[in-house]
Amino acid sequence: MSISIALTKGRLEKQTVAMLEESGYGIEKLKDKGRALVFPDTKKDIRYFLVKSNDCITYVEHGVADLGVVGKDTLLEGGKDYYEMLDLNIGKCKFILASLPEIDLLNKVGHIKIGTKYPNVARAYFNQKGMDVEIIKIDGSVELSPILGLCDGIVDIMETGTTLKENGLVVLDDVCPISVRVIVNKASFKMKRDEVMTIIEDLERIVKKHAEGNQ
Ligand SMILES: Nc1ncnc2c1ncn2[C@@H]1O[C@H](COP(=O)(O)OP(=O)(O)OP(=O)(O)O)[C@@H](O)[C@H]1O
Ligand SMILES: O=P(O)(O)OC[C@H]1O[C@H](OP(=O)(O)OP(=O)(O)O)[C@H](O)[C@@H]1O
Repeated sequence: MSISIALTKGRLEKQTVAMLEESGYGIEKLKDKGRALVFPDTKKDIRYFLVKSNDCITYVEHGVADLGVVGKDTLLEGGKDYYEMLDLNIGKCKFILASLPEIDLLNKVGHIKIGTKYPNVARAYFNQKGMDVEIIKIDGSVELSPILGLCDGIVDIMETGTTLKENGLVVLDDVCPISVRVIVNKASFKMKRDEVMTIIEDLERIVKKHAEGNQ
């Protein structure tokens, strides 16, 4: 049975393609794709499509894609109607709470405002701390928001820490680690179990190989 896989385009694309290639998939067309968004596998009965991270979940939840490859950040913020099957251990970064060094945010009395691209993640973090905060949704350049006085702190992704440093912000707390996950449509897991499990196991082998290489 034919399988469809939704891949997150952008930052994660190159690493995901490299991982699939190492796992034995015929994905070379994706490396020289121009503006095309759908690709057949050259070795197996699989087609790939490139989508924005939030849409990856949508395609999998609706069964248009049997599998999806997407960051844990997007999964934590978005839907829940899929099986999360595998951590590819790539695209590694983390959610952090950060602010200007002069703001003692976690001990601040009174109204606290938090800027973030990830309101659900931020709300869950502060709920678990028992803190009532106002969440302000921002779509990008989140580090600007405390500098301009829009909010007291941010919940955002940190990878190298360069963006925080160059904008004079400091990390107050780690919220949680992030990496790329493989998700599977629930019906596909039943109806196409053998095909789905073959792909998961092929990828899992490479994840293990990389982990052993890093020891
Ligand atoms: N430094 C980083 N900043 C943001 N995301 C990162 C970083 N490193 C890895 N990631 C992962 O890459 C995924 C895709 O990020 P990317 O910036 O390509 O798309 P996006 O978040 O949809 O933003 P945009 O709207 O700019 O396309 C994120 O969901 C996250 O899992
Ligand atoms: O720790 P670093 O390595 O500096 O990476 C972290 C930065 O990268 C992401 O922004 P992105 O580049 O996606 O831009 P945008 O969200 O502001 O559009 C994230 O929101 C941080 O701003």
